[in-house]
Amino acid sequence: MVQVVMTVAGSDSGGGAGIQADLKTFQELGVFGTTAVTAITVQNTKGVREVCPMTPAVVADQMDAILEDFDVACIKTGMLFSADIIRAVAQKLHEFNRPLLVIDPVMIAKGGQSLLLEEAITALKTELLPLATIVTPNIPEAEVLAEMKIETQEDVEVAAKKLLQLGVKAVVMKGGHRKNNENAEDIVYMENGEQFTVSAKWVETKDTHGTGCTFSAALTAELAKGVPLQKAIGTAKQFIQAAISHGLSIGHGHGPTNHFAYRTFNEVKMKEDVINES
Ligand SMILES: Nc1ncnc2c1ncn2[C@@H]1O[C@H](COP(=O)(O)OP(=O)(O)O)[C@@H](O)[C@H]1O
Ligand SMILES: Cc1ncc(COP(=O)(O)OP(=O)(O)O)c(N)n1
Repeated sequence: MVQVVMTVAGSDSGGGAGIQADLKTFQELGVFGTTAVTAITVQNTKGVREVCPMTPAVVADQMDAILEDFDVACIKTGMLFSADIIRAVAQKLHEFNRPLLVIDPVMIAKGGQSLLLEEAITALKTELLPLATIVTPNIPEAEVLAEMKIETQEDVEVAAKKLLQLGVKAVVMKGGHRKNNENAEDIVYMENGEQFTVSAKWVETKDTHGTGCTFSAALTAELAKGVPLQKAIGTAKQFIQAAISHGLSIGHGHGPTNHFAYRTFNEVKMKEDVINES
């Protein structure tokens, strides 16, 4: 039976990030995607021009409609925009018995535009993160959530531990914003103290719009299928590596990652050295 997943996220009219990236990724990985739209963004590869948030009630109603009808195996959140939307989402998760939850703590678009109001950070930390199966911050997002600067490998670990203290079960510290990250290494910290890395080859490209959304959507799809966490993260890494290395040079800014590359170019899929235990 096909597994149903839901993304609670913003719409990217340019199709490279947000719910559009999530749905394409879900489709590629064989799960049925549903949505609760938190905001419409007027956006293309050159940046975000306008953000039009939904009311918290409409976000909650969309979640109700889906969760009442389907047995949703895993939910992911992306752009949530405001504290009121975050509270509405948290309340629905409690009402519907807290399914598996992947939180991509989206804050700022590549072009620098804010996708999360500053007033929403406390709600994200106190109301939503404690419900997470896994959270997937990039380095700037981890700096905000952990309230510290991240420069060294030790800083990455200290920040991850601070996030685990909020009640998150696992943290993927994504490495897309780290300097000299030739192995595109992401480090995973688990609540039981275990840690491991997933790595690939760094790709020199400007076409990276939607990398974070795509990675977390792939992880959501794999968790929904019942794949254990470590293997699910490995597959998400293979999916994003294929999508970046076959990125689409369309538009005039940062082109989108290629969601059908994982299926099409299976040499990447065959790579087995993605997970490194430590
Ligand atoms: N140029 C790149 N080459 C290879 N992997 C990359 C590249 N940029 C980002 N990644 C990978 O893409 C995923 C998303 O990371 P990141 O770009 O940090 O997220 P975000 O889009 O949230 O800023 C991570 O697995 C990261 O290691
Ligand atoms: C609607 C919407 N949601 C999220 C993002 C940010 O996506 P991300 O995957 O982090 O990609 P980049 O912003 O780095 O391209 C977005 N832009 N729009």
